Amino acid sequence: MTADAADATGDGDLPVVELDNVEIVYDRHFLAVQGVSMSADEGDIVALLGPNGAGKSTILKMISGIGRSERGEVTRGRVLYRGENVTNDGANEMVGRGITHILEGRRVFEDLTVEENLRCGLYREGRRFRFDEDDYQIAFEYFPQLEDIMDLKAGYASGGQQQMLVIARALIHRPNLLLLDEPSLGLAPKLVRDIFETLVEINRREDITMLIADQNAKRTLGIADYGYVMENGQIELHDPADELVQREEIKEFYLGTSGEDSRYTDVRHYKIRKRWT
Ligand SMILES: Nc1ncnc2c1ncn2[C@@H]1O[C@H](COP(=O)(O)OP(=O)(O)OP(=O)(O)O)[C@@H](O)[C@H]1O
Repeated sequence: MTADAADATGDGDLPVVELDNVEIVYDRHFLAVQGVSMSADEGDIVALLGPNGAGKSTILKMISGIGRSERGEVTRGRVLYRGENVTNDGANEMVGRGITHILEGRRVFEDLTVEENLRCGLYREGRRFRFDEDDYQIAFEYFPQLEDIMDLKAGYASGGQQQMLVIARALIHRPNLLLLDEPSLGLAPKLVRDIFETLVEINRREDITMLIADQNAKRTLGIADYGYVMENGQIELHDPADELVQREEIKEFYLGTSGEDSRYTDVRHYKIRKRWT
């Protein structure tokens, strides 16, 4: 929905997604997330940062509804989508609302070609078997490289091409809200830079709100409007991204001093060392 359309429906000022004091439990007893309140406004890119196990993926999964199939449950608080209470709604309903989740680990269908993988993106509209080349145009517009490898089995594509493919496939859904889990994982710095620049372009031109969970704090805050930092299932810090990068604890612990692409885990070790020295 464009900003104008949102205004016309009267929900222009509501966040696209909002978590209100949310607690998430797996298997009825494992407390993964507690007391989390956060939101993403229309058209924003929001960064969700933190180390392994902090709870970033869990939050994305409960927003997209996928968490339910992993025996995750919001046991306290509420998840709102454009003001509507969608707490514990399933993945089908969330896809129907225009939420697309790009899971960690570049989940391509390895035995299908790049084209067949893209075609899966039409599923939302029930057009899995009826497609037309125009449907791919949005994919090629942002990732022209894909046009040259349409017949390649996705399993043989490089890590960068697979990441482009999963983002392109998500774009074919024409989402309102795109959830990205670790898009920089395992990619060379130059590729991460290119992909993040493309995400900004997509955000601006397609008016897609994005929530990006990543450990590459510098890159992610570099493109984000707002950032949240998680540890042990809770939000430790949050601020507009340009203010967050200036904060001492972020500079010291989350961005490190060893180079622009240092990841949280590198500085986490530093933080632990520092505690004991
Ligand atoms: N399906 C599941 N069942 C039970 N516990 C889970 C499940 N998924 C995650 N957890 C646990 O919930 C906690 C938060 O994990 P989560 O994957 O959300 O963290 P994360 O910040 O995304 O880290 P990573 O970057 O490693 O994915 C961890 O302790 C994890 O072991």
